[in-house]
Amino acid sequence: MKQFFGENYVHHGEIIQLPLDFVRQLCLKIQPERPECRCDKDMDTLSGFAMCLPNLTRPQSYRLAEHRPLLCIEIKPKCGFIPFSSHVSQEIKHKVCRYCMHQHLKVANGKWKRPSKYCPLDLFSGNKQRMHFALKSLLQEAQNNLKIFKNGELIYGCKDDQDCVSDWNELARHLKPFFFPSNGLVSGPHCTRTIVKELIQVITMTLLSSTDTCRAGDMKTVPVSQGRSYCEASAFNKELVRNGKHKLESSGLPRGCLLYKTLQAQMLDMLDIEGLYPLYSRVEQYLEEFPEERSTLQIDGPYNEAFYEKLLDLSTEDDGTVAFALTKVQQYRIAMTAKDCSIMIALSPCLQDECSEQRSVVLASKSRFTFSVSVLDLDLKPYESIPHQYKLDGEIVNYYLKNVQAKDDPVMSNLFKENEDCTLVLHKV
Ligand SMILES: O=P(O)(O)O[C@@H]1[C@@H](OP(=O)(O)O)[C@H](OP(=O)(O)O)[C@H](O)[C@H](OP(=O)(O)O)[C@H]1OP(=O)(O)O
Ligand SMILES: Nc1ncnc2c1ncn2[C@@H]1O[C@H](COP(=O)(O)OP(=O)(O)OP(=O)(O)O)[C@@H](O)[C@H]1O
Repeated sequence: MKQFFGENYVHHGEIIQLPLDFVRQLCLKIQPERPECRCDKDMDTLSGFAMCLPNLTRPQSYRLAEHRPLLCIEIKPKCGFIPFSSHVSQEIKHKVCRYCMHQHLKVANGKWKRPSKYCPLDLFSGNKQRMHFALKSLLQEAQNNLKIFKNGELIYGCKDDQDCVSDWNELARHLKPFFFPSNGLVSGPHCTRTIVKELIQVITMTLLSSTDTCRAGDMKTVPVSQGRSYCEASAFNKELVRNGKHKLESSGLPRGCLLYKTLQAQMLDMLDIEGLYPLYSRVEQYLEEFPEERSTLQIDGPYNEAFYEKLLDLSTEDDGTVAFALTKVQQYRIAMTAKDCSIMIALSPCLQDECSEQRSVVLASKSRFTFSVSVLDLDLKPYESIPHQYKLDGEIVNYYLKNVQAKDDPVMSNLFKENEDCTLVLHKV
């Protein structure tokens, strides 16, 4: 993933060996703490190996004194583009992004109590106003897309699905020493809003900062202009339309920033799951006939140079071969991973004379921070999850069409009310 996201943003960690008894005890200790929905996953307690990662709630790449106050914002931005593939069968997928559609299904399933106004297309737009709106929406309804840590401890966000902390006054109390270190007591809604605004401003600047280059930067990239640059369901977009403005600005992202790289990796999903699924089936069919080929095809790795080389072919012309199908499947797995990763923005206050040239520094109104931006949770999504993706995509879209779009459209709404198994009637015109 370093090839796509860049050396500085990715921390691959180290494989370390642990005593089996320690791992067993650890597993027992954390199990009751895990949210119920994640209990279907087990920790590997038998291999005796673990992955040791740096603590990404601390700024990386230079040493900080131990006592330094630390602030970290974790964002899981999700998919930042609307599918542009001609394989998409439902027009709605070209208008409303997957995150916004999925919100309705998640609320209906009880995963979250309320829908969020966050839309990934606003965050990935590179337009400051849209980014501010997206970040404010994340702060209003964090779900599993936003967490804030102070000195490594979670102070804002969801500990589990039921327990979401979203008290802005409490957040402002935590943040005040970072943003207004020598400025009286914080109180009142005005102060809270000022501090939250400062936070949003700093997050925006760090997200747009370019601190790395990567190999895939030389690769012919997917044009960011493909597809629509805004989502019709975004609350920001709806507000503009209400005010009679129809042109949504998308300033574009600086090429070196992590959001740009994340979006590029996400856009390796060029065919959409609808175009990809038949190719997955082609690979499956081949493997049924030649199961011994699984390792040669590098389905489960190794994810080495040869694997990376095969990912560089961005053509979408299907020549009917297994090789073509496999390349698209592997590119899709990279894209899926990039659609589900998290960005860690670590900040630590610094004084003016401490800010040497090697350090990345971001300025707030009354303070300055050294910072680093990293990406987390980059283990490649499994080949086996593709059928699940296909099924889920259908469920998300169908739920949206039936329960959200149909309600906005009175004709459709009555049709659904009258008959659950809807029949399409074609009239001569
Ligand atoms: O499919 P999605 O978009 O719901 O993403 C899943 C995430 O749900 P989210 O939408 O972010 O609330 C889901 O997040 P939660 O565990 O619900 O916080 C996982 O990250 C899941 O990945 P994996 O199967 O555990 O490797 C994610 O599944 P993948 O699609 O990445 O496999
Ligand atoms: N290196 C790190 N530094 C700081 N925090 C981390 C680090 N790695 C993980 N975390 C925290 O732990 C959370 C879960 O990590 P991650 O998403 O990698 O786990 P996972 O593999 O999805 O877990 P699961 O076992 O539930 O599948 C992250 O969202 C982040 O808040």
